[in-house]
Amino acid sequence: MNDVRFKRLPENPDLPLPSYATPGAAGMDMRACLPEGPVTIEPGRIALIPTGFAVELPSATEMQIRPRSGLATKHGLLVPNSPGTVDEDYRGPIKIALLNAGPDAYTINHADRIAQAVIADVRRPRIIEVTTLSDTERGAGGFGSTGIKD
Ligand SMILES: O=c1ccn([C@H]2C[C@H](O)[C@@H](COP(=O)(O)OP(=O)(O)OP(=O)(O)O)O2)c(=O)[nH]1
Ligand SMILES: [Mg+2]
Repeated sequence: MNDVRFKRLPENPDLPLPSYATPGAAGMDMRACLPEGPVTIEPGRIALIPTGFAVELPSATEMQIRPRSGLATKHGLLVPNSPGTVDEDYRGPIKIALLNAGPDAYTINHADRIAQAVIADVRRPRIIEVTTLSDTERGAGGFGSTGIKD
């Protein structure tokens, strides 16, 4: 089963299926399902916006919810848990958390394309405890240990 199966929820009689804006798009755009009217997110606040769909993902995949670059750069509209993780066994309503990190209130209207969803492969390795790890050139260096210029 390779398909992504969307189930339309009762509060969503009208929204088109999430879709790829261009043939090569990595993410399908997800729309806000706000039949009761627009939602305004004040600066610094988070809103949980319904999409009006539940989903069944192919096995060993996840759906990553990511911000849209235009909304992020023009309005500071971020996905605070980005990339949001929709598990393959989740059957509830897909929701999108949006953080207004911009200086102005931002209003989301019904059917606005507010985020994008990328389907990604998931690995589930065995989880084991060990007492030693292999040596590497990096070792324990991290958090800027290799510098910035050259
Ligand atoms: O942006 C998101 C992120 C998550 N979910 C749904 C699907 C996902 O499978 C479930 C749980 O997400 P996650 O594991 O990130 O949240 P949690 O805080 O760990 O909750 P849980 O204890 O239910 O796993 O919530 C969404 O609808 N949108
Ligand atoms: Mg979880």
